[in-house]
Amino acid sequence: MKPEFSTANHLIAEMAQLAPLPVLAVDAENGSILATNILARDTLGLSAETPALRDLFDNPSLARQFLLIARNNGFVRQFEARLRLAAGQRVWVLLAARLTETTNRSLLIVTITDIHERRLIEEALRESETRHRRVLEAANEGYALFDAESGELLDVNPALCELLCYPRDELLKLKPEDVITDASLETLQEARKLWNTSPYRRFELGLRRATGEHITCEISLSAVTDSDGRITSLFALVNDITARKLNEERVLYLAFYDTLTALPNRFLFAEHIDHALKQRQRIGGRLALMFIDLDDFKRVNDNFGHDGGDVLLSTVAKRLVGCVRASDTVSRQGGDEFIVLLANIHDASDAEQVAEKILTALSEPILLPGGEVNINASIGIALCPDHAMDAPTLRRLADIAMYQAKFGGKRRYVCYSEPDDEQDAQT
Ligand SMILES: Nc1nc2c(ncn2[C@@H]2O[C@H](COP(=O)(O)OP(=O)(O)OP(=O)(O)O)[C@@H](O)[C@H]2O)c(=O)[nH]1
Repeated sequence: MKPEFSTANHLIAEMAQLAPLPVLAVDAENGSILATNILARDTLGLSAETPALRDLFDNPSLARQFLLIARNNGFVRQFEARLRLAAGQRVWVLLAARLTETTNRSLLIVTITDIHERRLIEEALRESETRHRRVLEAANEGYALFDAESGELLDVNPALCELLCYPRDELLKLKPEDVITDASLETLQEARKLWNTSPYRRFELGLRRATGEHITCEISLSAVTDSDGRITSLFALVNDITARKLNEERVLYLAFYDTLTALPNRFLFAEHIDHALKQRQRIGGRLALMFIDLDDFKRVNDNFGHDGGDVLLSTVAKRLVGCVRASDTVSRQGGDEFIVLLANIHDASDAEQVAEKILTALSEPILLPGGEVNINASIGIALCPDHAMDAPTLRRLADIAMYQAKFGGKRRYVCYSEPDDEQDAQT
């Protein structure tokens, strides 16, 4: 051996002592540990009783594998294994090795990097991911993960597949637009504009099932950010609220509409007249309130039964609607009483013309299950601003006029006039 070579060898051996990693010299054939640096001795707790690499490995068969790879390739770049320290502690490490030949044997120079903390964090992350996945797999709530930039679906859970009636692979091929109803596309665009700045939000969307059926869902959107805080993807929790919405609509309908005739009831009518009065105050003009009470309706019930009476009331409702403009309101106040609000008229004669029209429309025979019947009505008219400015007074005065029509012989209208005035009754 040249003197320079042995000096260099000596220097390298010294450097290995100073290296910030544990370094071992191992017999490549049998794995016995021939030399170590100080750090290896200290951190691995090596002693004379740890003569071979396999004694360090938690799983000795992995030690054999490691030696085999090193011998065959001449090096090992990264080999993850768990080592058993003298203190009994088990740590995850990354081994690297290089084969070197000396005169009488093949040596492996092995370095060891401690990756225990990183491994534990990775394992904890993996476990937490598995836990979350299991929760999402078992959840009744639909879940979708999608790319923040392209909107492409990245992941869905079985509940969402079931909700939208798609197999998972097919659903993952669709864009959000493919399952969102046309009416809800605007809501999606609005949400999209905001999700880079304030992604957490809750909103309702109409979704289309594979069967074509439309459902209403509540979406809770949250952002997934990368290490720079950039929003990379979004996840949506999807709840089917179709039944709840239908119920709410039904409750709302029952609160404001008459179920027999589908006309606005007295509560909705009160809102309509308030609105019309406010509008009149702003833009001027005149409006008329017509109180309509059917004549001798009780007889219809008596002769054709309550069901027959109901059919008649529905028919009357349709005929009344047919006599006015879309901007007017026809409402059923209860029993055989209806109120018509003419939102914008020039003078009393406009209201009188509509009253005539109603009397003519109602006088057409009505076919009931038990036979044909003729019905008439008495109508009282009050005008704003001529007779009153507020809804209760207008209603009261139209009611008075309607009773005048009844007492005047029925099947007529009366336009309200002050008590002293001559009554304007028409037959
Ligand atoms: N079929 C049916 N009848 C109803 C309903 N609500 C009230 N009624 C009946 O409507 C009738 C109303 O009669 P009234 O307005 O008091 O009297 P009328 O026979 O019309 O006589 P005049 O008003 O004096 O012309 C009563 O017999 C009520 O029982 C309903 O929803 N359906």
